[in-house]
Amino acid sequence: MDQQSKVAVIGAGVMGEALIAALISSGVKPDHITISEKREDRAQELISKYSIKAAALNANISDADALLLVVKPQDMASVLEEIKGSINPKAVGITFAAGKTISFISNRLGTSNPVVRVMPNTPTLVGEGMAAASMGAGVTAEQREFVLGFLGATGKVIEVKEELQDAVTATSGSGPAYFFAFVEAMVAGAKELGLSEQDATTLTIQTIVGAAKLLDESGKSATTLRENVTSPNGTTAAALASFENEKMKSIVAKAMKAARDRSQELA
Ligand SMILES: NC(=O)C1=CN([C@@H]2O[C@H](COP(=O)(O)OP(=O)(O)OC[C@H]3O[C@@H](n4cnc5c(N)ncnc54)[C@H](OP(=O)(O)O)[C@@H]3O)[C@@H](O)[C@H]2O)C=CC1
Ligand SMILES: O=C(O)[C@@H]1CCC=N1
Repeated sequence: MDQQSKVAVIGAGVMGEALIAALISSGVKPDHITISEKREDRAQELISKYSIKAAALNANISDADALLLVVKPQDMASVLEEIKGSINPKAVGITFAAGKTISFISNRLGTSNPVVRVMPNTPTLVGEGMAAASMGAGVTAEQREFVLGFLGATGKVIEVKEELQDAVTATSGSGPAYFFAFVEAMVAGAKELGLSEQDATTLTIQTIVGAAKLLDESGKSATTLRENVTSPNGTTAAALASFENEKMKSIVAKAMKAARDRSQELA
């Protein structure tokens, strides 16, 4: 597989679009990408935005070398039923759905197509994605390289054992939403302290962007960077003591376990 490969994306919602952007960034030709999307207006929007091609719902995908399965977990079984008779026997199936296992995909397809399971995240859309991939049986070196290559084109990618995918989902898959929720809470907190919505939003967003950049570029740990902000007996110490009183670490750990458990249920 290479940049001449043909790719079919089934389900072009939020994550499907981010993956189309990743494919194009990695050098796959837009006219080698076919999307199959239930919502006609959404399909048209993406076709004009990325100059890709449309397929009738789950038809015309027989020449694809890679099939990106990006529908909701609840829709996966019916999609696999629809496509199983019309896929190239050598194509690699790549599932992005939370919870859905490689064996679920293989069993429902009933073919010997190799399958890769990936947990991506939405910052892929802006070139800062985080993805974890697990290779199923029979995935060739070329197919592995293709998957890691296009995911790596718009962010970072690691390989994990499939049994860790639910933990990955709870960390980087759902993770962006945790930070967005934190931003919402900080904006609300700043407004309670008297700031306008606009100023509260500017102050909070630039703070999270700056903190993320510092984490990424300074080479220092989160612990060191936190300590650098925290003057003895100062304002940050007062805020962090309040977090500790409210057991923030245990709140976060509990939320992540809930996400992990939900991922296991979706299997
Ligand atoms: N959003 C995220 O942050 C992440 C999502 N994922 C996974 O990615 C997958 C997609 O999520 P997301 O993009 O958020 O969901 P969306 O609902 O935005 O996208 C899924 C799209 O697939 C369409 N669809 C449903 N059935 C079919 C079908 N039979 N053929 C073609 N298209 C179909 C849906 O249409 P309709 O709405 O009409 O049903 C929808 O437009 C999920 O499995 C999720 O677990 C993984 C990591 C992160
Ligand atoms: O919420 C979900 O189920 C999906 C998987 C990870 C992020 N969004």
